Amino acid sequence: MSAHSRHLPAIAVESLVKRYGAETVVDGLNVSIAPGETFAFLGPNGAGKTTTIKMLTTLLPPDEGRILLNGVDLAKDPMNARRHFGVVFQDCTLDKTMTVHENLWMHCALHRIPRAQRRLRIGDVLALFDLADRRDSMVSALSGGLRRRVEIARALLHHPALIFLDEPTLGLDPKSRRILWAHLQHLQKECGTTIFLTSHYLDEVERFAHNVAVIQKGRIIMQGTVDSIIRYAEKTTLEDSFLFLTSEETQTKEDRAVVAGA
Ligand SMILES: Nc1ncnc2c1ncn2[C@@H]1O[C@H](COP(=O)(O)OP(=O)(O)OP(=O)(O)O)[C@@H](O)[C@H]1O
Repeated sequence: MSAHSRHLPAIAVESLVKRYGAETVVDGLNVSIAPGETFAFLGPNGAGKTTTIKMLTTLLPPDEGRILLNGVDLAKDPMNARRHFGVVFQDCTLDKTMTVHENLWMHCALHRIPRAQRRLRIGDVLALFDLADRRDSMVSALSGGLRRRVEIARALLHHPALIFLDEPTLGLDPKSRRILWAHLQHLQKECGTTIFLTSHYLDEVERFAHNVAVIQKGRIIMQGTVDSIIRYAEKTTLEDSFLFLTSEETQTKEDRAVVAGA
């Protein structure tokens, strides 16, 4: 990493807009995320989270605005930008008719990782997510929690500096959620990976995220550290703060975007 890139945000989003017909579903988003941060993007159903992640991962072109990943402009150089991130969507995209190892091998091939490096890289991600003993299991035989770990491990094979996780713990039982978070924390400690996630489980966001943005109807209504948001809302938990900030009453009283102090 060059001295220059150390100072760049991992993600910089400037005035991002997406419209579907007459409806503006992402409406002037500005976000800056530091390298190595866990950033949670929160909002009620339909607020625009998945649409934003799709734009950040080159799956959907924005109507306006700019996205820079590690300083690379997505619109100008999408191929280069794709090398910087991994992404895991809500629905499982592993091939259930293949083993864990076969899925990972196929991903290496798709990413043109040289054959000589594949064994090592697969071994590394399996170890990182404590999956070595599942190497030859069929994906169809794995629990939901294990599948999610395999999906995240797969997204890391090309060594991205940042990873997008759309509701990574959705549908997992409390123990599997705890284990997944332990692995994400381990990943961040070992590799300094930036994590951008969405989640409706605000207790775990409160515990693990460094910074949070709350989006409603396509606009960020609050961003800051977890503590600063709780303090601003004068509540005791992030969930209570979220419910307060996104309530109809608060929104009609405070028709403005707020940045909570750090
Ligand atoms: N392909 C599409 N065509 C038209 N409208 C769409 C399309 N995709 C999403 N929308 C609309 O855009 C808005 C934002 O949707 P999005 O899926 O980004 O929300 P979300 O915050 O991810 O919600 P959830 O928490 O339910 O996953 C919604 O009103 C949705 O109906």
